[in-house]
Amino acid sequence: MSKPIVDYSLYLVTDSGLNHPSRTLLQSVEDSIRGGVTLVQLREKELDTEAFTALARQVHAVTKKYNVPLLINDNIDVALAIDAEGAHVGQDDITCVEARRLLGPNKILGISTGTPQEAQKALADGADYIGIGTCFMTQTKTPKRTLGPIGVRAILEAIPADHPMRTVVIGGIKHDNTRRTVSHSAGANGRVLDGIAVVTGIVGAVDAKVASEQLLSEFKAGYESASHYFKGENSAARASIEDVLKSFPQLLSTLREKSPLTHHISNYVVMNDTANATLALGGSPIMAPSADEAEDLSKVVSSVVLNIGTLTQSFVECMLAAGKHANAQGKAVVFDPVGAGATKLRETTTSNILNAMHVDIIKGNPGEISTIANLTGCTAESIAMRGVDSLGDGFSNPAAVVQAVAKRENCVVAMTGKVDYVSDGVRTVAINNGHPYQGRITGSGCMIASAIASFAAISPNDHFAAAVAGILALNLAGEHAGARDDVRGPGTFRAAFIDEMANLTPEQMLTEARIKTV
Ligand SMILES: Nc1ncnc2c1ncn2[C@@H]1O[C@H](COP(=O)(O)OP(=O)(O)OP(=O)(O)O)[C@@H](O)[C@H]1O
Ligand SMILES: Cc1ncsc1CCO
Repeated sequence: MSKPIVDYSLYLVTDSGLNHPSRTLLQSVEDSIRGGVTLVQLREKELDTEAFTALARQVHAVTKKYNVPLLINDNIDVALAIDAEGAHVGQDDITCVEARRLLGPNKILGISTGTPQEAQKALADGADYIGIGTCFMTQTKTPKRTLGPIGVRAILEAIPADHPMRTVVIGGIKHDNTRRTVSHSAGANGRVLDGIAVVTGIVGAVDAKVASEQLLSEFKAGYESASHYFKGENSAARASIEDVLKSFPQLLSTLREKSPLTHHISNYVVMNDTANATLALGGSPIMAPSADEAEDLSKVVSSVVLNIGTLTQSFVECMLAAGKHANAQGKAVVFDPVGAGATKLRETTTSNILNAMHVDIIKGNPGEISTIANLTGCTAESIAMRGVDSLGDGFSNPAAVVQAVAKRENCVVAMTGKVDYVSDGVRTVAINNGHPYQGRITGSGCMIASAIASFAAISPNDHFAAAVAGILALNLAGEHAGARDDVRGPGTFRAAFIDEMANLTPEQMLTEARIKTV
């Protein structure tokens, strides 16, 4: 018999230990197939060969009834004994080459991979697919590190786009992270995951059929979104930069009329200034650093700011919870990776945040954006940081960097400095407004993140417009404050800056903007 054609979309990996107590494993398998599972792997680490073979025969009877291929984990003898459609091996099991030799050319063979090197070896060793993981922390495995969508992406990019090798992601895949994992992990080579492999999310679910239906629909949505992105289809609906700039007076008026509420997880240094800046511009802040209220808040706020300025474990927990709930509620997430390159903890936290949620807008100085560029695999110069400040003159081609990171992360990137740059991967502008005193007080970048978040609430379908408007509004306030006679240094500037945010008129957003397309 020739090798079956496999649909990898929803791959169930069984585990008797995690099976929901209300039904047998066989029932879980059958329910899940009725819910859309396209491929099953029997993984039973605790059973001896005899018991494993007996169970495999029973499971095979079910999968055959629905024409769904069954793969056997690790034990090639069992796979051959029951004439399963194939097998899956781990890095520490029998080698891929040996497994292929034993199985012959017409069985499906998969191997677990956790690095680009392992993926490339799998290509040479005759595997049909790779299981990429561990993506997130799981109950079944406690890995030293998780890959997250960014790590999965690096592996997808190690496989030539036109190679027949198929790919699935495994490890902590649930209905609420599937869509983001699939769309976010898509490689720059155009490779999108062919499927998701799920254990607990199906066998441990109260209703395995419903869980499978949800997972399959989330996988399809993620796949669609990634594919559209590569075809450039998501650029079709973008307003022109000219139209965006023209919309600013109205955006500011609406912001003041609606006064959108923004959940801030900000740092100890700037907490008060960011709350006052939000109010002065016309928005409404709530500074709430406890993870326990993140879900409730996500239902009532219009946007969220995650600021890692003064990092503690409880801030991190709150940011992860707030981001996740904001994603679920469709509220904009603005990420301010303060001091991202300064320490290992800030770098790891930045990576964890980008992996754990979809960030809508990243706002940082050149040092912070360079750290993110390197974390996400964009080629960019490394910009040194001293503490929370970026050193030197920045990038030689800043517009190209913000554009590359925005494209890569499928979000808007705003990079501050003497000249500010904003890109959504397609539209990129340089903003030449602002006053040098903004660089001499602490938190002027953080206040910009707050302004962007208020505008994102007013402009939910165009976060590029929100980011440019937020930067422009505060830079104009900075110019007006810096020009005042009563401002004699950073201290008096700080108070005047807040005043001028409140005094800013919608018309000034049009007449005083020095913004050009780059
Ligand atoms: N020399 C300058 N001239 C004009 N505007 C400036 C100057 N320096 C900074 N700014 C403005 O200040 C804002 C904040 O930028 P900056 O890069 O200093 O933020 P940051 O380093 O993240 O700040 P913080 O960490 O203190 O919040 C930007 O909008 C920028 O336009
Ligand atoms: C100075 C400083 N240190 C941690 S956060 C912060 C304010 C800039 O965000």
